[in-house]
Amino acid sequence: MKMNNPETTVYLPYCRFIELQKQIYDVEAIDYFLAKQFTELLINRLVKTQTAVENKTDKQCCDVLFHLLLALSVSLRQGHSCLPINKIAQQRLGYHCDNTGVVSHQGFQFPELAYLNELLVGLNIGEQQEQGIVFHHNNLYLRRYFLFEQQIIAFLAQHQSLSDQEHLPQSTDIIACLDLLFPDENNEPANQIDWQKVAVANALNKSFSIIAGGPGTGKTYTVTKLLAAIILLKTPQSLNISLVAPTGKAAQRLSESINQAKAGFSALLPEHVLASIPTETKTIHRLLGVIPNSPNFRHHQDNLLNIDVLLIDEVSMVDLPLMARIFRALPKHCQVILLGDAQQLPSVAAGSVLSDLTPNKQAQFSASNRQYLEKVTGIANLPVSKRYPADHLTYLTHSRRFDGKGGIGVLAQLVISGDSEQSWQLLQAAKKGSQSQLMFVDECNFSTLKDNWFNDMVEQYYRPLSQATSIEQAFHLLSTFRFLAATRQGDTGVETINLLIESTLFPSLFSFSSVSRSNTRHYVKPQNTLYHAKPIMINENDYSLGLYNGDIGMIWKNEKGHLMAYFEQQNGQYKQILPSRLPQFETVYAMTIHKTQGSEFEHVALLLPTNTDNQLLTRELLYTGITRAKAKITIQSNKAVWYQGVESQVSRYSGIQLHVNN
Ligand SMILES: Nc1ncnc2c1ncn2[C@@H]1O[C@H](COP(=O)(O)OP(=O)(O)OP(=O)(O)O)[C@@H](O)[C@H]1O
Repeated sequence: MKMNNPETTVYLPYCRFIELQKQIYDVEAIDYFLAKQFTELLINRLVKTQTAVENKTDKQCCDVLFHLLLALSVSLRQGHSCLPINKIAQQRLGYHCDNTGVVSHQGFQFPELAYLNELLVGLNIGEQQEQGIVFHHNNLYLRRYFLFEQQIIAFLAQHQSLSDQEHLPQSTDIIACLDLLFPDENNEPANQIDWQKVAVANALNKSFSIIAGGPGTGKTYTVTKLLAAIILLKTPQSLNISLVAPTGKAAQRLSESINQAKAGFSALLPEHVLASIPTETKTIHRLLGVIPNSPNFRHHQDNLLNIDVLLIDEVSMVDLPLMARIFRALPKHCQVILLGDAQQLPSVAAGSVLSDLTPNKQAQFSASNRQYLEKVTGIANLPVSKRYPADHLTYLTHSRRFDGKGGIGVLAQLVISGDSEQSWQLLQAAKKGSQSQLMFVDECNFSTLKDNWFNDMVEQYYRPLSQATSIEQAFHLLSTFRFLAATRQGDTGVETINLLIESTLFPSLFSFSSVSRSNTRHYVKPQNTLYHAKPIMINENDYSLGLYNGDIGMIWKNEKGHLMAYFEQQNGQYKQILPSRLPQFETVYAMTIHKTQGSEFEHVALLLPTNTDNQLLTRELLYTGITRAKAKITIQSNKAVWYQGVESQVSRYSGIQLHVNN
């Protein structure tokens, strides 16, 4: 395609979207329009400046640029915050062949790295330029994501420089405080480092710190001690502490865990200190102040939050834009503490902030920080790294929930370390019944639902819901068990599973009589059929009703016999809403693993897809699903799918990790 320019005639490399779809596999309209718009802009710029790539305003150069921007958009859709050009050089974008080896999409072949580099450098789209696209440190960015990353990097740099003696407590005070909070010699197994004590000591002399660890390693327990220490060392009356989490459910769990930890500290801490440890939690969105129908918040760089200490739990769920918006809104003196499990799935939207900020998979301190930590904790031989110290980071390693013998913890560790062989063998042992916490099913034939394990679980956990005598009891039952699926669609997707369960429990409400997973597509899907004790999940935010994406509710007959939607409040009360006023919602006997982040259940049944062509299936997804179970897990998978899942890994491109490591 040619375009007339006042000065010259420029080749524009794009065809119609429909033609592009035939050439590039899995391309979406948004990729096409983003690439088209920015290619036009950049080619015009190139023509005007005619700088370093004078000899490259030719067809190939324009083609490469268009496809680079296409690849950037695809990357953003996949959750990366940028596109490193060394990952795309000499690669073929959008090539695809079917199961029989027939090529359906030819894709686009990128040239070598030097060519891409020369082209992008020649465009002069560095960080200083006012362009929608930025090329920085060999990464191609959409400008807004570049700015989000820069804001986070600037925040970290500022807080690292604040971590000096002037704002922070004296070592002698810290020692006295740690002696009070950790009276035992060592509450860890013999000869092991008490990482909880190290974590508190480490956070006390930093204005930014991360306490990371797997499920049940005592992150909340430790941070409750840390809050007590901060209160002891600073003036509690004037201290404004905020406790937040990404979802309502996670915020509620944080509050419960802090309350539980506080209850156990009554012999340890004076009454006034205990009373000063806050337990009220809120969502990040509520802290920042949502403006309806706007991505912006009431609090930002020109309207800072009035807080002195900010604790954010479940940070793995926080995406790049939200993290940047939180940091922007904080006053300079605010002490920030992040808690999370860096091995869990990254956020649904772009970025992998927690894993970027935890580049070392175990604690590694600089020599000076180690000296400080050893002095105040009395613990010797803490790990040191000359090359890659990460002083802001402490890992908790000993899980109190999974003692290492029960099965869930062992399986989770094997999965996250990528050990497909051993983890599969553990599942085989579970099949023979040798594991108390694990149950394994490899057959996936649901054509007869009678007398199989799936049906047993529906009868055991979901039948009693409608027989519950109160809404409290119904919510309690619902929180005991959940089917988790990797996907929404497909034979084992949440849509199919929910439909199967509803039709098993309430056959008369549905327009089909027999149930099989293989032919559910023939059924008429009852759109939001309401009945007493139907569990639901909200799918979009409704600020006026105070309902948020992911909130779990229950359709329940009120005292007048009217069906209402009930939602648990943090104060233990229930909010009733007319179902007709609800935002988009769905049935939630089964939910995706993604949506369960921040929640836990006594028993989880994990249903994996039946075939291996699923890119979502990774070890992080499996680990996240497995660690949602507190006491028992049932897994259904075939061998090929299990191996593929455990051997695939989430990897997100970002410029933040580079900074942390440099
Ligand atoms: N040092 C300790 N001594 C005694 N009990 C502890 C200790 N550390 C943690 N626990 C207990 O272990 C359990 C798990 O702790 P906690 O909830 O703090 O872990 P967590 O890492 O925040 O878990 P998750 O985020 O996965 O829910 C709690 O019952 C807590 O009271």
